[in-house]
Amino acid sequence: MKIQINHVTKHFGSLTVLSDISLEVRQGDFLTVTGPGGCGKSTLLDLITGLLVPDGGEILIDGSPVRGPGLAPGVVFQQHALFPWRTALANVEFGLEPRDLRPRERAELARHYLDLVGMGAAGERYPHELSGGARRRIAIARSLAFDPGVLVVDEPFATLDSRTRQALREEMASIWERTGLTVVFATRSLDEAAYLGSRVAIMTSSPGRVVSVSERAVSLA
Ligand SMILES: Nc1ncnc2c1ncn2[C@@H]1O[C@H](COP(=O)(O)OP(=O)(O)OP(=O)(O)O)[C@@H](O)[C@H]1O
Repeated sequence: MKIQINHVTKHFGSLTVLSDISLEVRQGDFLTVTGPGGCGKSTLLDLITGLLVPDGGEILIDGSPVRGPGLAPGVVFQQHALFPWRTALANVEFGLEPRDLRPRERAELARHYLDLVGMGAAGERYPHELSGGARRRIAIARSLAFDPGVLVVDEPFATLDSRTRQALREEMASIWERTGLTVVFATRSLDEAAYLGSRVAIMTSSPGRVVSVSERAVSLA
């Protein structure tokens, strides 16, 4: 799935939050968007997912304009909170519910996604029995189960301790390498953006603009 952001502008009242943003996300990109707090990263992500509507310009997904408000088809917004009353496996199965699968197929596929994030042994556990890092992995597995054309992730690791954060960064990089998923990932941390991104978009604030987009020269492998 490919996204074209063409001259997008967004205002909140008299505040211009995003000014003339143009950016492309190509199939298989891991695009990280970084910049200081308040520069408009979350707003940009909300425009891509269709949760907000731009005041100027347009966003095309595979050539079709995003017509918010409402999640654009194929776009999955990474949600971190698990359903506390469901086991890890049943949380991942939630992502498979839109598909017409038999219960057994659904459970098998959910196990596959749990394996993919290294949580194959935790299927019968409930969220309160798991660490913060384990819960994040299961939430990622649930997003992958939706089979996203683009996975949109907003500042996912900010509240975690540094060891867990590094482990999840490595996990995220490895999932991307193994699946070829298209990802748009916002983070305030330039280090995180540079570590994860196959392309890194750097923003400045007041108003939010993209000042540079760079490609990573060397692959993670
Ligand atoms: N619904 C809203 N109404 C009014 N102003 C808003 C709204 N949402 C965001 N803003 C303002 O828009 C600007 C950009 O916010 P946004 O959350 O997109 O930035 P950000 O780069 O994601 O910040 P952070 O890194 O702190 O999450 C900020 O000044 C914020 O206060």
